[in-house]
Amino acid sequence: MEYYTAGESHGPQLTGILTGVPAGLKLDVEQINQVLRSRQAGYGRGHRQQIEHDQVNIVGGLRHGMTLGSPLALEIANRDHANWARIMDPLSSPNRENTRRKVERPRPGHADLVGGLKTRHRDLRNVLERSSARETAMRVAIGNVCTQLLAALGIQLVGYVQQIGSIAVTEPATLTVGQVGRAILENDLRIANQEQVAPIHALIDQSRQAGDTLGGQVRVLVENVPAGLGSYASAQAKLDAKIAAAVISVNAIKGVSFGDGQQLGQMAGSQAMDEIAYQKLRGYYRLSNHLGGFEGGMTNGMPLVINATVKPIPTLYHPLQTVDINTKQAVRANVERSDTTAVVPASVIVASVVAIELAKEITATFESANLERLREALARYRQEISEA
Ligand SMILES: Cc1cc2nc3c(=O)[nH]c(=O)nc-3n(C[C@H](O)[C@H](O)[C@H](O)COP(=O)(O)O)c2cc1C
Ligand SMILES: C=C(O[C@@H]1CC(C(=O)O)=C[C@@H](OP(=O)(O)O)[C@H]1O)C(=O)O
Repeated sequence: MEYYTAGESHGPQLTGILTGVPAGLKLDVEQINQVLRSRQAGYGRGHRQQIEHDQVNIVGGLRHGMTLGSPLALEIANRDHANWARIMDPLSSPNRENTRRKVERPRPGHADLVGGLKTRHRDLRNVLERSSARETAMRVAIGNVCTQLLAALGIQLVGYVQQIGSIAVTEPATLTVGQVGRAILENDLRIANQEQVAPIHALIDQSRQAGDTLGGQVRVLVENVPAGLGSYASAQAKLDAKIAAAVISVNAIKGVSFGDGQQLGQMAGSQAMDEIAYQKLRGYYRLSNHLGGFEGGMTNGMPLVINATVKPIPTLYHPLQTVDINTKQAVRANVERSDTTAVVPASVIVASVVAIELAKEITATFESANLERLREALARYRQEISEA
């Protein structure tokens, strides 16, 4: 399985190609659109999300709603392109508006400055259009195809928010995918504790009014993952490492950890390991899940617990100091219309890239040209390791 995305934030559309999806998966396109809506929603988003109504258009690899086993081709329109057509036309020559609206005051925290140095672009819009998190809409669509494949194999996952700015959400030590799924339906913060909605809204409002921004923490839970995905045998085959790379590739993600994460560094070994038990019906399992479902680069059969740190949005309405790339004078950074926080959409995006990595690993591990055959192979494997 492999995927690519293309498209600029204010260009005509985003385009995605996903190869390696088994033949015979009945795709629920409305579910893809629902997850696209979840990525757009979330308290703290800016005006752009009122313009966009993300909906996927599948133009290859699907017939009568069923995957063919051929590459899936996906499109999502950028409705905002209509407002940027003169600036972002893929073919016509630059016009007066392009000259007037060149980006030459790189924003700290963005790809603007270094992207321009690397590519020799003197209008930094040529960098920021692609480095924008707009691209993650397509990754979420591709991620939901993978989520539907995982669901067909009995594997469920959810992404949610655990912290925004200074407010950590108080929640039970262990939550299931089902419990989180129900809780996050009830608020626009994707948090599992409804009592903290009002204070977090107030914090976001305060930050927006101050021209500032917020980061936070998100978590992805995955259930019913078979033990033994990934490998201990070589660095490149370790599945926790592949997932960490995918999570870090999401815009604004600055940290990734598993299970109890950074706290593990302060715990005694006797508190941090997950003791092994066996029951005939259940097979091997653990008495706790401090390590978040990974040992030695492999899944161990416990739920996966993946944590990610989201940095605050870099564009500030009270802009930071930068340098004009022409005059080299100290100036205030360019201000692009912006979100106040992206922690809520980040929880959807991180879950999507985790789904992609798991689907890739499963299709690479088992015979996967056809969904039914993949299902049988996985069921045989689950049976074998439960009795071994
Ligand atoms: C869903 C989402 C929305 C974002 N919205 C904005 C935004 O409105 N303004 C902004 O400056 N950065 C925004 N970002 C963050 C930037 O895309 C990101 O910080 C930048 O591309 C640099 O990449 P890096 O933070 O991964 O180094 C957003 C990120 C995500 C995940
Ligand atoms: C477009 C999206 O997010 C954008 C991500 C983004 C950035 O710099 O990453 C900057 C903003 O772009 P704009 O200036 O067009 O409002 C966000 O709105 C999206 O998530 O769909």
